[in-house]
Amino acid sequence: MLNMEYDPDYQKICSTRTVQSDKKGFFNEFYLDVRDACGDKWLQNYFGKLKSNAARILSIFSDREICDPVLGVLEHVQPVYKQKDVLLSTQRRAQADKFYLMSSTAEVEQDRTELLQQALMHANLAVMRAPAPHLDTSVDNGLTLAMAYLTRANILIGLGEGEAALSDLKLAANFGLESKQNVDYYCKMAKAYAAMAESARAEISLKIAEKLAGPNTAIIAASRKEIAQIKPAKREQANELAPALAHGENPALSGAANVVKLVETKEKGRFVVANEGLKTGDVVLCENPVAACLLPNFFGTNCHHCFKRLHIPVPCLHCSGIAFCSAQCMGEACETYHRFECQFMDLFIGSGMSILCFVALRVFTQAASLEDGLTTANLLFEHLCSHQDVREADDYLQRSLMAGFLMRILQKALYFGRRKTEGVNPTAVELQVATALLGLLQVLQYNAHEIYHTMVTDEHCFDGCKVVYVGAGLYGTGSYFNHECWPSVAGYYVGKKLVMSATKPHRPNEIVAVNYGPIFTKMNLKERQRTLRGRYAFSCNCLTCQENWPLLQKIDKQVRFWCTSANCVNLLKFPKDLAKDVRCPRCRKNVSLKESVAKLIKIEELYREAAEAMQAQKTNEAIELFKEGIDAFFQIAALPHKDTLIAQQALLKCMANTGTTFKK
Ligand SMILES: C[S@@+](CC[C@H](N)C(=O)[O-])C[C@H]1O[C@@H](n2cnc3c(N)ncnc32)[C@H](O)[C@@H]1O
Repeated sequence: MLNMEYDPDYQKICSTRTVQSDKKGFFNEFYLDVRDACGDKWLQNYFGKLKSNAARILSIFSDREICDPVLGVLEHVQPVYKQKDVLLSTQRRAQADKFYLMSSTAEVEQDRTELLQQALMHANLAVMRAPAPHLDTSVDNGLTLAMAYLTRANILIGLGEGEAALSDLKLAANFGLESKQNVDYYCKMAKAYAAMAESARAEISLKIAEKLAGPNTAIIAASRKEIAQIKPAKREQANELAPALAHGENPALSGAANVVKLVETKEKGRFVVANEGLKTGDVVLCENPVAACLLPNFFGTNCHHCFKRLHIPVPCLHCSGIAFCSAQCMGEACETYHRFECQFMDLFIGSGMSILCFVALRVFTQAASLEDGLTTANLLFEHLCSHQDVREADDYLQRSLMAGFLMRILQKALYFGRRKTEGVNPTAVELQVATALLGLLQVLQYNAHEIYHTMVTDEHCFDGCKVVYVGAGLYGTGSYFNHECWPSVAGYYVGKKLVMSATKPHRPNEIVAVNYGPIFTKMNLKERQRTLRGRYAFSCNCLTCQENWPLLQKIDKQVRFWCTSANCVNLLKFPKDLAKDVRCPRCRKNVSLKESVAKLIKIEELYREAAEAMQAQKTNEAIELFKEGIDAFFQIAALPHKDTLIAQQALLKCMANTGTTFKK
């Protein structure tokens, strides 16, 4: 039995971090005040002994030892968000126009592009800060947003970004710009199409403009001249496509491939294992999140909805704190979850609540109805692990208060419809939602995934690339993967879709394991055990831990080969003298390892070729070579083997490179 490395203080710190920050935000103060008010005795002897989430939620809202400070603080929950600013928008638009004009007189192409980029920066801000149409008719007749989009469309045409320009032109029309009789509008459409290299469409738009212009032919002639000079920008195509599952989807395990199945043991709970024929590189999971949220640090750089890097931001109509990559993402978010979250975005950040709390809230805000939200949340609590056995009274109090706070935000966002009173006192259905939120907060602690993308440099897609955490999500089937200190799959993301691909061949019923963070190549056994116990409430008993593999830098070149006699599964040390046979202590046969050594030399050669393909940025070629080498290695030998471990790590890098990448 491995040492459990139980450290209750560390466990408490880990647990708290999944709810809130103790350094930033007002939530910590709220929790400490309530804790002071209710006292340790009540907390341990009464609240800590409550048996259900419903009882805990009812308690914080109605028990006299606690309800006053709770209601007193929650009463003050108010919208806090980055509002629109019409004057700032018009100022930025004027700046954008100025730089755009300057660009038209620049003689050097590079200067022109730089000026247009400056213009674009101002136009982006003009778009972000412009209020919804007709909110403030004292400026631009209430059409500030439409005009900001129009200005930006012009700049984008100048930059050869036809598709983005066309989208902005459509948005300008959607938000009130008169377009039907507008010669200038159709001329701009023609230019946008020209920038997309769609000459037939450009010509149609020009013909409409010509008709509308009548005798005023000068404007058409000028547009034709301009169109002749437009150079469509070469946009790098994002090639990130979700890959196909190996042998199709498992009907019993949504999002998972047919090469895996779910099993359960008393010690390890449910976990995913291999069916027959799971090879290196097989895609075992490709799953959309149940709910996922972007980290606030990326609100200005990534799409709030699909998480992809922003190129030309499209804002929400009501707040300026977040942005979308397209009108479509904006529509999908603003018609669902964002309409409830919009006015509270800065409150979330200011509270210091963790991203997991945000994900819990999203389960409700994105649901088609309150009932759907409740059903999803309750099912998740029922089905996913939440370690109620290790929770302390304190932890329950903190999570119950957070659930109350989130429910209060939903109240204020009119999620439950218009209320008769301004007071906090929850109705029966509001109590149910707070209870379900408390369940989600417990489940998320052990099941949420960090979502990461790969940042690459301008020069090379591997050299200097970096993993960047952009958000967190909860995945239904992804939650069933257990941890091992050396994983057998690589996880990466396409947008917010979780993909897992095997980094080794698996025998039938062999665990398909992910790594929760503590990895043996960098962290010793004791540290790993402490972290896993503290953060995930279990003691790891994987082979890496049982055999106490050394850190990567300390692994020597030696490798253990499988005994080559039929049906014997025993590992033999690297022979001292290759000319001599080795006696296998298990099957008691004398076997020669000469062929295995020869194969290993070929495998090392494959790894070298794969590394060269990576250097040449031929990702798919590198993946194929690594797959062949790793599959061959596991037929003759077992880990730890330094070069194979490095090859598996490199394979992960290659696979992540087929997911979402971005340049700084
Ligand atoms: C994301 S869940 C994985 C699915 C989980 N086994 C279940 O039945 O729901 C994480 C939890 O699984 C358990 N777990 C994960 N890896 C484990 C392992 N190697 N050995 C024992 N338990 C493990 C721990 O209880 C951990 O908190």
